[in-house]
Parts: sequence; C-alpha cells; structure tokens
Amino acid sequence: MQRELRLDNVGRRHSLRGPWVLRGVDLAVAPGTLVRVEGANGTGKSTLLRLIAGIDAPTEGRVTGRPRTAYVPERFPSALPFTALAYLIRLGTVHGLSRRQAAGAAGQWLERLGAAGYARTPMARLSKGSSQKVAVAQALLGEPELLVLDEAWTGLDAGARAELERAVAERTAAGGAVVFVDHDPGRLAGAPDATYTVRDGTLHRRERPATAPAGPRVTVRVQGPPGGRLPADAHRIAALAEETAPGTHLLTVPASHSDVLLRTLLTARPPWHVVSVATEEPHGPEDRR
Ligand SMILES: Nc1ncnc2c1ncn2[C@@H]1O[C@H](COP(=O)(O)OP(=O)(O)OP(=O)(O)O)[C@@H](O)[C@H]1O
Repeated sequence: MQRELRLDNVGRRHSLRGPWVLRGVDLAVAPGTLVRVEGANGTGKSTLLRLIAGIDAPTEGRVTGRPRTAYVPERFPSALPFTALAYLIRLGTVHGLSRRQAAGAAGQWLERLGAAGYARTPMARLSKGSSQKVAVAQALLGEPELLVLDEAWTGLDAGARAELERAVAERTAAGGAVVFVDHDPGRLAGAPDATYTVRDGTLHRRERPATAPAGPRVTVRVQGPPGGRLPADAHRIAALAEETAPGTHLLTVPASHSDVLLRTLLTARPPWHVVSVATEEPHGPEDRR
C-alpha cells in the first residue's frame, strides 16, 4: 500500500432530510497500520466501515487515496447460487487473479480456516459459521492493501478466529492496512496502532486505551548473522525491539502477531536464530500501550 486512505470532513445520511449518521469525520489510514473502531450499538460503526471499504459513498466530504480494498461485511449474503469454491474463484478473478491463482488461493484459505471440506458445498447449504469462513476467505485471497473487517470473527470457531488474527498480522507485516470492528475488547489486544470511538455522530481518537486489555505478549530473543541488521519486516511487526548484546535482539509482540514475527525471522535471508520465546501476561495499566 503506497498511499494513505483519507476521509476528509466526511458525512453520511440516508435521506435528504434524514438525520446525519456521521458528520465531520476525519481519518487517515496509513500503510502497515492496524486500526480498531469501537462504539455502542447503532452509533454508525458499520456505516463508517462501508465508507472506508468504498462500498458506500459519503453524502458530503471526500475519500481519497483508495488502495486495493477488500471487505468482510457484518452480514454476508450467503444464499448465492455457487459452491464455496466456485464463489471464491469468481471473487478472486474480480480481485485481479487469474483463474488458476484464484483457485489456488481459495483452496489455501479454505484450508487455513478449516473449511476445505465444504469447498464443493453450495453456499446456500453452508452453516452460518462456514459461510462466515467463506466471507473471510473472499476478502483475504487477493492480498488486499486495505482489509476492512466488520465483526468478521463473529460465528467463527476458535481455530478460524486465531487464523484470522494471524492473517491480520500478515497483512500489516506486508505493509497493508487493516481496519476492524469487533465486539470483543480483547480482539488483537495490544496490537492496534490507533483506536477510534464512534460517538455523537463523529469519530474520536482514543490516545491511550483505557478499557481494552493489552493482552498477552510474546518476547522473542533472536541472534542475527554476524553484522546482520534486524529485517525491516520484523521491526515493523515488533511493538518493542531492543539490541541487548551485539547481534542479539529482544523483540516484544502482541501474542496474535508472534507466529508472523517468527516466520519473518526464520525465513529471512540469511535466517535468524531464535534463542527463546516466552509469553508474558499483562501486569496492569502501566503495561498498556
Ligand atoms: N441503509 C440505511 N438506511 C437508513 N438508515 C440506516 C441505513 N443503514 C444504517 N442506518 C442507520 O444508521 C445508524 C447507524 O447504523 P450502523 O449499522 O452504522 O451502526 P453500528 O454502530 O454498526 O451498529 P451495531 O453495533 O448495532 O452493528 C442506525 O441508526 C441505523 O438505523
């Protein structure tokens, strides 16, 4: 993702004289960042996410810098006349993949989300959870520069929930941006670069998370090749990076991001040696970022 998506003085109402759902919204979503959006029921979170995803247009104001975007809506239209795989291949080609690439990516995402067994099931016959996996897969298969997730974890089983957290970490590590709403305050705890609350028809940035728990973190001690510099991707993923001795680095990441960090280090050229991995529970407010 090269540019930041910007919302400038954006407002949305659904009819000419109807109430404004949102007004005066300014937001910049920079490449590589994870943004959480919170707010009480009916305050306009989904409205905002549809504007960010580009499937709805503002009544006033401007949205600029649109990157390649994918979206998991709050309600996914599952009664479609396709099998899960056929639907994903079709969506993949819409996202610019060849049929072959789309089939490969679709199979891979269904496998990762634990839904490979449903590939040939008609969408209309899928359970709510399985159809949610297809909704998630369709957004991930084109490796979007901006991923917009509206309650995307709802209805997923534990394995798929963890896989989606990993996918978010992968997207941001690759320089993409992710904007999400989730009712669980512990979702991707400690990972968002910014948290916003929708309140009174507009967006408020929360400078320091007050209520969201920081969540468990993982510290990874790594040793680089002689004279090696910490890979840039690892720097980006890590919340904290400290060189504790020449060539030895202590990296701290939210637990949801640890797999992606380890993969980045182990697949670096030349690879880094992982000396130790430890999970830390948060201690209290001073531990939050
Ligand atoms: N297409 C529409 N036409 C008219 N009003 C709408 C439309 N879509 C949303 N609204 C109204 O806009 C307001 C905000 O809705 P929105 O779904 O964005 O809230 P939300 O914060 O996502 O809610 P929830 O937490 O319950 O999902 C609500 O009052 C809703 O009734």
